[in-house]
Amino acid sequence: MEDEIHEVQTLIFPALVCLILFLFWLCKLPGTNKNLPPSPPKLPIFGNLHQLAGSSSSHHTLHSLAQKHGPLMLLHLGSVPVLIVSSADAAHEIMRTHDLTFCDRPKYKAYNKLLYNCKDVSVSPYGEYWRQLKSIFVLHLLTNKRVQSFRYIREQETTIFAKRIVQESASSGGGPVSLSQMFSEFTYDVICRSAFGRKYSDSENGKKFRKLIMTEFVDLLRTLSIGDFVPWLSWISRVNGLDKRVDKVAKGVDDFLEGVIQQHMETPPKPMFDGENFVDIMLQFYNDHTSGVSIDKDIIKALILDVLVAGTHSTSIVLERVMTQLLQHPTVMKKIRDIVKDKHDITDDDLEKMHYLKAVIKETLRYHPPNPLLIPRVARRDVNIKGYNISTGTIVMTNVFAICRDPTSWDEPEKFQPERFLNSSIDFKGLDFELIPFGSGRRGCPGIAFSVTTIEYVLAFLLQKFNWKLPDGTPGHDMDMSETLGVTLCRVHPLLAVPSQICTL
Ligand code: HEM
Repeated sequence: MEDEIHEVQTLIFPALVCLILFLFWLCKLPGTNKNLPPSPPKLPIFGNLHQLAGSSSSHHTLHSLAQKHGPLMLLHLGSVPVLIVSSADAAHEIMRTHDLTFCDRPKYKAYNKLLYNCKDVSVSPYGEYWRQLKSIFVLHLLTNKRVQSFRYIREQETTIFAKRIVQESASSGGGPVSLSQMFSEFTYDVICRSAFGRKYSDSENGKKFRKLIMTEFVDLLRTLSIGDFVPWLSWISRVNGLDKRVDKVAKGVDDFLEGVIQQHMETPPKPMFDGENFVDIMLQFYNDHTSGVSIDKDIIKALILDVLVAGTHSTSIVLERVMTQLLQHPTVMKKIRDIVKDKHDITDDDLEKMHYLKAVIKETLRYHPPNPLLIPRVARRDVNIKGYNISTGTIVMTNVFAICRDPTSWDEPEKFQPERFLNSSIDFKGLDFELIPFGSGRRGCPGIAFSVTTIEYVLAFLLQKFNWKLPDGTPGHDMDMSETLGVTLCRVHPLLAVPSQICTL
């Protein structure tokens, strides 16, 4: 008997030592001994994918989760750690204090096909290539001086837009017009003329292309492919047809862009306003190998896509959202109309003084940020944020929607109140982290001046020339506000409104 006890003891002892060593080794495994941000429960293999994938309101889901787990919350999309940032203070840490650490973008498989191996500005990796491209982009298209030089285009296109409103309303016997559709066409035309020196909406091909970009292309950019997060399941995108859709859309886009470039190569560049247009300038870099900037055709195409996708879609969504708010708040609409009604021509100086219009636009960007999760970033190195260890490769999503509804930053955040901005210095240019619809820091949006100038002008014009109401006197609170999240957030049902012309165009 004693022998048996002794035998058991000799077995238990090494087993215990092994167990202790194993636990010790486990603690040493990367990630297990770290002070990580709080996380909600996750599923095996998929992690928290179900909380983000395919949902049109992931920003709402993430907002609720953050209320439980805090402004820095760690999710797992499959095996990839994703940090969700939900307060102004935490966003400041990421995009100001540690901007250099978080200035990369995630690389998703679909981007390689849709965005020419990430050769564009918005998703290319941080580094010399991105720096060079972004400065060319800004210098030749988006500086304040360039934006001012496009004034003539904004004015012409706004008048054409207003004439279309009159025609379409007349053809339906004074009925409603689809503002969503018209805003999208208007911004497409303004951007194409400013960047490419011509409109593409006049041809059937150009119309098809706009539709392809605004719907399918944008939709694919936001579709999470499971293989990006659980690599051994990447075959699913082949089976469910996602890969085929990406190939088809990428080909459709490339065919059109090849035509655009050919057209520019065959037609001698026409100087416009105070210089050539953006595509012609890109072609000069392409042809001139001594300039020190090496630009190939794919880069030009990728940049055109940045202009169209980043520029057109977001700008038209903001216009749609402002008009939605004005139709829901007729007293706010009247206040703007009282300001614009006596102006003869609306000049840049007039716009500069229209503080209430600016407040309405800011409040709309706060209330409905068009990119509620911004564009994701990636940590380039291990870093400690507010006591939490964040490892290299962690994706960062900033929930601007949650930040803009945070009661510690905003009084009555659920109310649409433009007046809150009248005596406030808070702006959306990336310095006030409670309002960052355009992001901030190195990867912040370079198109703020371009889009805001366009938005201000067209709104002032449309409110000067027309009275607007909802179809059949629908009260504002009955409007269908369902939204769908692409790269930006847009309405599921187009915005319809009835115009009545109040002065000549
Ligand atoms: C209301 C209109 C717009 C909104 C709400 C918007 C919003 C944004 C946001 C949230 C980002 C990501 C910022 C970050 O990561 O910190 C971004 C990036 C970008 N936007 Fe905009 N944008 C708008 C208009 C434009 C326009 C008109 C253009 C150009 C014609 C443009 C070009 C870009 C580019 C190229 C980037 C990528 C910058 C980089 O990664 O370095 N955007 N935009």
